[in-house]
Amino acid sequence: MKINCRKVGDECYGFRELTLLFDISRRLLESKELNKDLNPILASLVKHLEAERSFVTIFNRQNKQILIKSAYGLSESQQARGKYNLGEGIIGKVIELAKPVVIPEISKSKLFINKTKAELTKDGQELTYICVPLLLDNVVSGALSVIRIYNPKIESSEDIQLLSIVGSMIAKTARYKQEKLEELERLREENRNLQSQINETKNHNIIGNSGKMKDLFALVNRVAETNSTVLLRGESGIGKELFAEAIHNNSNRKNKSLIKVNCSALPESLIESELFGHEKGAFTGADQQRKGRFELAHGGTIFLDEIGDLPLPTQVKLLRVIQEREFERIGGSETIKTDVRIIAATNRNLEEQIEKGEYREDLYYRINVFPIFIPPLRERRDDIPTLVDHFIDKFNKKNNRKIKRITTSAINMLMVHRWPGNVRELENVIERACIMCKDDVVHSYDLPPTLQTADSTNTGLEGGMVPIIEQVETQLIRDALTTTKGNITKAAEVLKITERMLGTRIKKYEIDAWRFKV
Ligand SMILES: Nc1ncnc2c1ncn2[C@@H]1O[C@H](COP(=O)(O)OP(=O)(O)OP(=O)(O)O)[C@@H](O)[C@H]1O
Repeated sequence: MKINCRKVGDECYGFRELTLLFDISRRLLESKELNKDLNPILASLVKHLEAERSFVTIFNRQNKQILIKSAYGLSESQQARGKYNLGEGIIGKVIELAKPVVIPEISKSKLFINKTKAELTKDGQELTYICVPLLLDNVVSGALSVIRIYNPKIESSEDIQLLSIVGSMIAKTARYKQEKLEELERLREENRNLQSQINETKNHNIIGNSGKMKDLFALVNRVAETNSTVLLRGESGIGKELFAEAIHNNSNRKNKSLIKVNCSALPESLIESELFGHEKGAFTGADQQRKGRFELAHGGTIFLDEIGDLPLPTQVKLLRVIQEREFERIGGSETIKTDVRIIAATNRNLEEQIEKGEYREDLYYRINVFPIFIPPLRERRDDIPTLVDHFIDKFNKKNNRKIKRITTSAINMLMVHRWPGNVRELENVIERACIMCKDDVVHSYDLPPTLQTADSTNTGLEGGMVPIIEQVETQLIRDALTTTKGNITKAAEVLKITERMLGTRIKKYEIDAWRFKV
């Protein structure tokens, strides 16, 4: 390639500068950490200009201080001394006036205050100081300085021009990096906020990703921030207690107590004393004053589980607490005020109980302010696999095991079961399976016999025993092939049958063993 150029001595003026600028712009573009990457840039600038040293100073607008950010040819202590105020010395002036300055012979200049305490001459030769502002959109962010041996033949305007270009390139990269950093910080902050919002709404241990559960989580979040009485309804074992905890933990009462009372577990004679407390001598055996659960829950939440089981006389007293937020201890005359949020739960049909005269209608309306119906597990089977993983995890931790997964056939059995005991029953089934499981996989045969019945698996006996055995055999072979990734020899070992026997069955049940190779 032929280059037309103005000759300066043996060299073509402009070509070397272009090469330098190209090199600097490449380094700046590739720079990941400008602080570190400035040093080689300054080094190549020093080399190109046959200079002694070069450094970049940055102006901090908040404290109006100018500091050396990066340097080539200055020791660490010299760099550390390089601190300037706006208008102080040459650097302070360049930054203040946004104009370049050249001092041909620094040892003779009064302006050059030599804060770094570097040499003012080199081997008896005078040094020239060139300082240009780092300028972008008329804003000065710092200065670029170069110190070279004085040469009266060199036009300072050419140095200034070159350094100004380098300076604006550095300023542009610094601004870009700063903007990216600020953007990153903004995104981080946003992420932190979103994360804390997620954590806030996830402040519970309820597992479930079915649409029904997601709707319930939204309801929980809504009602949690209020003081409204909540009535949790649904069959036994569906996690009503977990929901009560979630509401409390997401409310502004979370730092106060959540007091739980199981109304059905207490004998009728004790329930009132349990709820409202008693004075000393209130009844035989009351040899001390005792605070009731409502008093203990002051400022927090009371969870009245099985509220449908409350005897009628207690229902009247409870009605008063709900209405007035006040009560008296048994045997006492002092009225105690309580600031408590009530969450009640029941698996009973309260409406039917009202019809039968077993439940007070006025109390029903008082507790039925915000009812939440939790559907039974059989109506949200999508949650089963996640719940199973959660419980395997739980029992792995509890029993110090390392069970990794559950086979498809076992999951299939869990998916078709009716789950009359809901999640509590599933939890128990998985706990048992984890105990039965001999390796790191839960198999269908680890599940309890109740799940293997025709009823639960929907496998009636219409076709007789043989098709059921064949179905089970097929599933066991599939499981073994999944575990061994389609390796028939290993699968036979797992099943404790010969390879020939396995081969015959694979053929009989038309199982494509190659499909299991991954
Ligand atoms: N969605 C769920 N995620 C995780 N664990 C759950 C879930 N639902 C229920 N459980 C677990 O199932 C068991 C029973 O739950 P819980 O005691 O809350 O049910 P309940 O509806 O209050 O039952 P009951 O009406 O018999 O008091 C608990 O061990 C609970 O941790």
